[in-house]
Amino acid sequence: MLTVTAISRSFGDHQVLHDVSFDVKPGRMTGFLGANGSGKTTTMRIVLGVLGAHGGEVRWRGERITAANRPQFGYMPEERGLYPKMAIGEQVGWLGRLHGLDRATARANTDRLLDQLGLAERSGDLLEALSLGNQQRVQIAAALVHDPEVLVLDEPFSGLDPLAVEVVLDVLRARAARGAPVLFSSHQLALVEQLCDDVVIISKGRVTAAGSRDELRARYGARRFEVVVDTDAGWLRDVPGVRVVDLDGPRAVFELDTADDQDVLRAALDRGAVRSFTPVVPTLDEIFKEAA
Ligand SMILES: Nc1ncnc2c1ncn2[C@@H]1O[C@H](COP(=O)(O)OP(=O)(O)OP(=O)(O)O)[C@@H](O)[C@H]1O
Repeated sequence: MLTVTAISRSFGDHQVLHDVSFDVKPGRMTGFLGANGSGKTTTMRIVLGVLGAHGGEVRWRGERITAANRPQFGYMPEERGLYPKMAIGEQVGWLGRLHGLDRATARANTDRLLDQLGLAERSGDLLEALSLGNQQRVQIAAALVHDPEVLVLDEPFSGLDPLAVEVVLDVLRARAARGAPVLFSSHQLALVEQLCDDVVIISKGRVTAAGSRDELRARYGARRFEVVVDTDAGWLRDVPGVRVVDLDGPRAVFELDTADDQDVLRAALDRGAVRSFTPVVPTLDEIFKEAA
């Protein structure tokens, strides 16, 4: 497990991270969500040891990460940094060699990855000759070529069309299935909703929600219901302990502040027929807005 505990960081007088703590579990895809400037890249750079923290620590398998025991990270930085004028196969293979792979392994890993990413035919092409989406796939290959133990990816899905998202996702999921913790940042909430196991939401340098996606949905959704009755549901506004979120004639969405859902249901039945009464599972987008 990769454990981030109470990290803080300032730039000059500006504190951009405040006691940031979360775990990235082996075999799980963890989505790191936050608005622009909330501190995602800074956190990822500290996790990787590219930037120092002013407080707190990062541990991998229980050991504090130092220069000596640093795990093999697969890093996809925000500023991409590959060579436009180098053939992609050569470039990915060379990065593998830089990470200590022998020539044959670097070659085999490169070929396998380019194949999985749908770029086998393009191996001899210069990076700059590829579309931006395909360049992004090369970035993924570059981050994975040395079979890293831990993946930390800054916006790996930005700029990819839905088909490319699936391709990249398959590759990342396969790494997670082999036991690697995968941490990736993203702005695309719907996408994260579909593909992550765990979620960490950061706002203004503070973690505001963290846990498994389903747990967060349940936590944020436990108190929200939709009711559909035959007549106007406006009476709900007068029920103590209920907060009406949305009212549209016979349909209402409400949250339970102190009231019990069964009491509200009974109150509805006392007024006539109830056509539906269901808990509302929030989307990640709603959780994000609430937690951010
Ligand atoms: N090297 C630096 N010097 C000064 N301020 C910095 C530096 N790096 C980051 N910051 C500031 O730290 C804050 C967090 O930035 P960071 O890049 O971590 O956010 P982010 O969540 O990754 O944003 P985005 O989604 O826009 O990439 C911002 O206010 C940013 O201006």
